[in-house]
Amino acid sequence: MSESAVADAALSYAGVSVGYRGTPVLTGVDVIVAAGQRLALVGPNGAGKSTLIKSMLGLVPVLDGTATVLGGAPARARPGCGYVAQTDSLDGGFPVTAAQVVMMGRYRRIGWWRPTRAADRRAVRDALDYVGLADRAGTHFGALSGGQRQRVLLARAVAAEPRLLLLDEPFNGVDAVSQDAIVRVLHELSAAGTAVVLSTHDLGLARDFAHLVSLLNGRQWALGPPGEVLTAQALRRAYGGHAVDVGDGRTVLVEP
Ligand SMILES: Nc1ncnc2c1ncn2[C@@H]1O[C@H](COP(=O)(O)OP(=O)(O)OP(=O)(O)O)[C@@H](O)[C@H]1O
Repeated sequence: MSESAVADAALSYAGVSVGYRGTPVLTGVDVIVAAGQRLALVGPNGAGKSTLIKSMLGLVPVLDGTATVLGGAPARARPGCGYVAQTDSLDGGFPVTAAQVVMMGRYRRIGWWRPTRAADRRAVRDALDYVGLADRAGTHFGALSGGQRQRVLLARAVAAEPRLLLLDEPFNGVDAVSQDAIVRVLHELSAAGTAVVLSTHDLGLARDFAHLVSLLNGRQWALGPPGEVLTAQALRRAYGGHAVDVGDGRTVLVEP
């Protein structure tokens, strides 16, 4: 890929290692995600998926290689990124409504000390509408179901109008209807130019969802279109002896 394509990419990693306290947990990550592309990160427990996503926000250091996010260093790209964490620190007992949670996504744009404007309130309404929860705007966040909360957190990320959306296992505890609703939103966002990076254990979902799949386990074992990466041979190498969710509610054990 040309230098200008790399500069224009939402995400460009070349020979990247990431880890904690100077010790890598994931090495050899090479990936370029263009605007509007959808990348799925797959691999067994402890493969390094969450760590890689956190590195894209500058929350975990890049120990080796070159990482460029939205044209600059990862930490500097944070205002242009939306992030839905695997376990959100937002306390369900904290007295906020769904709309107030989504408004949090706007504060990075407007500054938390400034009053919200009509455009912000409209963006919040639109984002809740987008995830099919317009009628729950005034509902206490803690009174929503797990799947509805997940959709509110997605709406919070959407309200920030990110150029790069990062989702760490967004379908945990989410029913099939909510999952379909989220997938539909992600397709619409990427069609409008947002780059999407998603980690998942569901290989069927990765196959159907992604333009590109990165197969991880301590290092990047493969990168490419789903049909090229999600092969029995590649999975056997990367997963050796682990249970693999192949989608459609089926889990298989990949022998070493
Ligand atoms: N804060 C931390 N400090 C030190 N090591 C960590 C920390 N967080 C994660 N690790 C280690 O990094 C490795 C990768 O963990 P990570 O959470 O990125 O994997 P994952 O692919 O997201 O796993 P899962 O599918 O179980 O969520 C694991 O060995 C884990 O123990």
